[in-house]
Amino acid sequence: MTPGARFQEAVALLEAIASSDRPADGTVSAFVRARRYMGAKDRRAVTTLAWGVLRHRARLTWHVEARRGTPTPRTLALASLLLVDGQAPAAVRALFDARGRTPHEPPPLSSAEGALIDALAGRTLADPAQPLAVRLEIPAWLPDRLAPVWGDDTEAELAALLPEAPLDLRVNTLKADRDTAVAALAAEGIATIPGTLSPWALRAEGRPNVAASAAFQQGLVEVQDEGSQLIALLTEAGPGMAVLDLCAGAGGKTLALAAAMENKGTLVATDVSAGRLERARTRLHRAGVHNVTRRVLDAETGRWLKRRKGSFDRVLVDAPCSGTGTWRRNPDARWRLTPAQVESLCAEQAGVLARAADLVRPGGRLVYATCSLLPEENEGQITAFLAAHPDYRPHPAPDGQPWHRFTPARHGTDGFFVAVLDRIVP
Ligand SMILES: C[S@@+](CC[C@H](N)C(=O)[O-])C[C@H]1O[C@@H](n2cnc3c(N)ncnc32)[C@H](O)[C@@H]1O
Repeated sequence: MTPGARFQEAVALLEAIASSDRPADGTVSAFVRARRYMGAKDRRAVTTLAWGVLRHRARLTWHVEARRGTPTPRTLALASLLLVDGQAPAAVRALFDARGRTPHEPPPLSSAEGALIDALAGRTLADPAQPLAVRLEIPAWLPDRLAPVWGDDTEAELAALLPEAPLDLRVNTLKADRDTAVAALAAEGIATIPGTLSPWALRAEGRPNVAASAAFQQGLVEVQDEGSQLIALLTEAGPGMAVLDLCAGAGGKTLALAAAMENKGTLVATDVSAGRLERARTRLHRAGVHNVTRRVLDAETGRWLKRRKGSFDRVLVDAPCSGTGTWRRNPDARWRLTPAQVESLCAEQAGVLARAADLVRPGGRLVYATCSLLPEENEGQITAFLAAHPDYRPHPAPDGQPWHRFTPARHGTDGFFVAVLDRIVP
């Protein structure tokens, strides 16, 4: 493909993302799958430009509007070439010279687009005139909600959500120890360093295609953020226990819990989404896990759970949440979240927590986790839960706080909140 044709495909991809309700990564995968004619280099160029626009959308929009332009996928992509990639105006104009050579070239530059290129020449993406929400690429309603938690650190915490997240792996201790996994990956050209917080964690250097490696396919490692591993560790599930992973999804934490249990005891993985639970099947098989029962949360499972009141040593609620802590990975998610969605998620979280409360045995433990930074989804939920459930006590974190908080700025992980609650013996 010519550079112009790649630009044109990136604009088409951005249009597809803008007109879809799906998260961008799903649209990107479908877009690429439907274009078998694109080679690996074309694919990389097209998706890199599109992700660059999504990751810098607020600042690019600000620049286009400041030059009296209209922000569209095409004008934002032009601005991204100049301000994110640092291309020279002449090189950007040259993308449009090839018109007529192939049917895939972009339409010619309009005079307004030409003027925009000239006006952006020599500028930088960051501009002191940009308001805080633009500079931090966040919806304007967010900073006020976070200030009570982060105080003076709010800006630094939000800024740490801007760069791309590193690629973390969890060593599957059912199949390998960390040194064995490091050596197996290195033999395939994948360099890793041990994580500093989770004893299972490895951080990959660069962005290797781990899923294509034999080490991954043989189940020695899984892709999982180090902070996510900490949630499983804080659950302190052990061999022989009865454990319930109530919002198991595609099984990320279920896999880690099963490894901590050394495949011994019973681990029940439930979720309202049959599709997500189905995706866990292959992962569990690859990891050599055989103490897990997957159950879709329908009426029958509801009745089944009612008969198991007070019977689980551990219940993990990895709650559905705003995902604000994972915005390094999902730059478009910032622009999809609304206060109304947060409100409805909070109601759902309270419902899941109330259901979980009855299932823990006295002396057992309920762990509530989110990948959210918003206090109403975190300490707000736990404060209300503890007020309504006097049989629960928070199990304090090492710093004496009643809960744990992990952030990209402080820990280099995604943003997580974890409350470990002990059910007291009456
Ligand atoms: C944060 S995700 C879980 C991620 C998963 N634990 C992992 O580690 O890969 C939250 C999950 O909660 C599920 N969910 C939403 N509402 C639920 C409910 N009322 N009860 C149980 N699960 C629910 C969603 O389908 C989603 O899979």
